Amino acid sequence: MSKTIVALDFSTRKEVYEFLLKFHEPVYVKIGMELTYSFGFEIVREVKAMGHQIFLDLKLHDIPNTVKQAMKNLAKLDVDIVNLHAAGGSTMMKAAIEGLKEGAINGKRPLCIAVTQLTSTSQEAMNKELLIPGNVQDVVIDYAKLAKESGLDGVVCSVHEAKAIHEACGDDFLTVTPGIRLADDSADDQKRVATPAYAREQGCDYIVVGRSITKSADPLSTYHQIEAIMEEA
Ligand SMILES: O=C(O)c1cc(=O)[nH]c(=O)n1[C@@H]1O[C@H](COP(=O)(O)O)[C@@H](O)[C@H]1O
Repeated sequence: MSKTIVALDFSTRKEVYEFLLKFHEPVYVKIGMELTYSFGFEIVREVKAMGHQIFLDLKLHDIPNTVKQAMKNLAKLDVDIVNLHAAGGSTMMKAAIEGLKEGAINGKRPLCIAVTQLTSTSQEAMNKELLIPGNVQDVVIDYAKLAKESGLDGVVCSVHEAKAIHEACGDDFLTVTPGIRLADDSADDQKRVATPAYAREQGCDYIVVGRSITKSADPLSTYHQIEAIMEEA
């Protein structure tokens, strides 16, 4: 099973299909706000019909009832993973799971994971702008515990917190880690970055990779290079 989720952050349908046609097997992809807000859920259905697994990344954060009803609708898309912001609190997260259960197709709901602190958030920004005191790792672990208590299946976090989250929440609690860069890549807007090799060492369940693959001169070979690193014993 693939441990690499490729972020399809493209602005046109043409780019999405040209990219996916390079692959000769189903891949795990992430469809986020950029594609959904351009093409609606049609793009989700189309990519699913091509046989790919889908993490639908819309990062819900609203009052519990709104999130519940929204999740009910997302479950009907029969995607594999959906997400929300843990900052919405435990009542919102519990409501999300209720909604997913109500909308589940054939009794199987999508996995639901909580964004703890975005990988583009630095320690300094968390303290000074978000006004959350303390160490970013401790805050992420506390959010992960809250997500687990609320019935979620895992979290989105940076590689640097994954090991401690597994220690606190158990190995079955998923750690999905963006902010992945190859050694020579620029960090761009990401702050808490790490290489695929370090992600494997830290026991991350999945890595989310966008630009390192999609902007590579040879995306297919970069994908296989990253997958090979993730599969190493
Ligand atoms: O939920 C996410 O997927 C996510 C959470 C987070 O904390 N950081 C983060 O980068 N992401 C997403 O992961 C992808 C990372 O893209 P690259 O920085 O290009 O590899 C983007 O689609 C982000 O929206």
